[in-house]
Amino acid sequence: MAETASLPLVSLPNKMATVKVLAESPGLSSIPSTYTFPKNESDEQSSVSDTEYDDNLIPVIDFSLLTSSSPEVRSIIINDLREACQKWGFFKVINHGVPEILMKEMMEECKNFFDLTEEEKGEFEGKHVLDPIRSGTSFNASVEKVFCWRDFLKVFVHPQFHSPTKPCGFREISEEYCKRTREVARELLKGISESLGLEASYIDKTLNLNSGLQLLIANLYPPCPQPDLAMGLPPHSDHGLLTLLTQNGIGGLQLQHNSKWVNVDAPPNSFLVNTGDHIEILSNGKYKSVVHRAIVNSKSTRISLAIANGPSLDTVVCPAQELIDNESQAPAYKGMKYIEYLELQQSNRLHIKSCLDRVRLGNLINI
Ligand SMILES: O=C(O)CCC(=O)C(=O)O
Ligand SMILES: [Fe+2]
Repeated sequence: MAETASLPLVSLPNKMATVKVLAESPGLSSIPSTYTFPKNESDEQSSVSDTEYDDNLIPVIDFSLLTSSSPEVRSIIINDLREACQKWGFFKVINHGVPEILMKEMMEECKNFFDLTEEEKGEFEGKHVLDPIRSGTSFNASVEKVFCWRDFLKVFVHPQFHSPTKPCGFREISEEYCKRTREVARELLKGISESLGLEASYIDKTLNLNSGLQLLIANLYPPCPQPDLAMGLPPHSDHGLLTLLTQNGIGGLQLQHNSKWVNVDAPPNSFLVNTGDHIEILSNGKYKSVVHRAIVNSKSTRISLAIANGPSLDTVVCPAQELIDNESQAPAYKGMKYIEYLELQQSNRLHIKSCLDRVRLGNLINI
């Protein structure tokens, strides 16, 4: 593990302290140099854009219209999805039908998890990136030179449901929450299939979503004394198809759009939805996965909850045949089993679209 000597260690030997422990150390007024992100890496030549102006332009999808029996209404909402995926790779979903109380309870359980003692969380440490329950800090501390100002819990919740045994309400609430968000994601993916000119069930069937991978990722970003130097999560795209994100009322998510960083606001009870690399691969690049990052602040603890929905792990995903003709639209990505892609992304440093670049045709790096 890289350079942990100057960081506080919890009572578990050789274990890197969580950011929560670090942030709570008395009198902390500056961050260890191992948390200082090089400016060029966090900025990527993008300036932060005017918040209100750009956030107002982010598409809002009224989910209730997606299930309308009127073909006219459906065609309007499919067009909205097409435009959102083409222009942004990101949209906000309202009227999705997941009960507000369930969303609140789920967020509360995430907070309760992070409030467990370090020893209790240590039980769920997880050694391998594909372990079904993994609690830890940064992204992948064993390969990183600079650590993220972030602690996390990652749980595989589908096709097999897993849950940490603590806190005591976590299992029941997360099982229901994941089931409901999976339904929303599958419905959105039907709309996205149609928006690509494919049958509504195309993605569902081709990528075997009955046994699709779903991951619950809870992120904790404690207050940081030097927020401009640190990074919650560096610029990256997500590996799956669609990620549904909520937060505890504290902002920090930024999207890269037209070479600018856009601060994202969340309407109450909405999901912030981003397209992942497997939408880009399947659509043969018609829809690009969106690059995003999480910044931190000096005042409030931020918790975000990302539910990542992907193909089934043993599916080889390649561009949809229907979107390829070998002359003008040659396949732009090579096929890869989703489990291999996931392992590749999670075992490396999180860095923009470096994983997707490995399957881009014409740009192949040996793997
Ligand atoms: O915390 C956020 O807003 C972003 C989280 C994220 O991008 C992720 O978990 O992949
Ligand atoms: Fe992400």
